[in-house]
Amino acid sequence: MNKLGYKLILASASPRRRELLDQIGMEFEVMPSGVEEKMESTVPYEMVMELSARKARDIFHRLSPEKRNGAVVAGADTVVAVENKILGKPKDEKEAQEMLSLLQGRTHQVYTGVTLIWKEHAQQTEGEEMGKTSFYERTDVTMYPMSEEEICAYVESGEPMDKAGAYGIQGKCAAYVKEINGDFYNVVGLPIARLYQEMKKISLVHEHRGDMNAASQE
Ligand SMILES: Cc1cn([C@H]2C[C@H](O)[C@@H](COP(=O)(O)OP(=O)(O)OP(=O)(O)O)O2)c(=O)[nH]c1=O
Repeated sequence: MNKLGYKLILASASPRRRELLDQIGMEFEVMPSGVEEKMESTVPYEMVMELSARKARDIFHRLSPEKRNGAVVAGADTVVAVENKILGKPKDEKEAQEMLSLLQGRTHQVYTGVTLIWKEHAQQTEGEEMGKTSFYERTDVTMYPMSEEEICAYVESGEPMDKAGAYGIQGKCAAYVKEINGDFYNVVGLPIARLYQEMKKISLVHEHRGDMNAASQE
């Protein structure tokens, strides 16, 4: 149990997301979701909120009824938007090179959507509306120019392959980041400060319900 008064379950395989929750001292469990990341929407913030909700819902519904009590499931999704294109993780090294050629020397946006899902009422039955909050954060990132050779060397390092936009601002690509406007951690994969503020609100709801339960026993 963490200091928020509930179990946090991170529905993500991303090591960065685990590291960011560790960084703020959060206790949590990891249960990666394998949901398909295909999306109809072409609006980046809608896309990341919907995909984060799919991941969170997938894990929430896989939990046993007992495990759901007092648990909050968090899902997240990050995309890079540049020149009206939405970039997820590159499918191969060629695509990674194409993405980096698009991003170098320009400003792009990084959107991370987060969804938190929990069981709203102790007596809630299957299918009843769950407690849910979804939000996104946007960070503008401006990159210095990168030569063909620099792009090839960076792709050969392997770092781009599991990252949206084929780069890791927290890694070697820091050498090419000229300026950012917004939350740095949002680029890495979780807007950790906004997430913590949203998680605190949920613990307030739980405390309030505790008061009501206490009142009803009088
Ligand atoms: C832009 C950027 C992305 N990333 C990473 C964060 C995410 O792990 C990944 C975005 O892909 P996502 O599909 O959001 O996440 P994921 O597939 O890694 O994990 P899961 O779906 O299980 O939650 O890109 C960085 O590490 N640094 C960066 O600078």
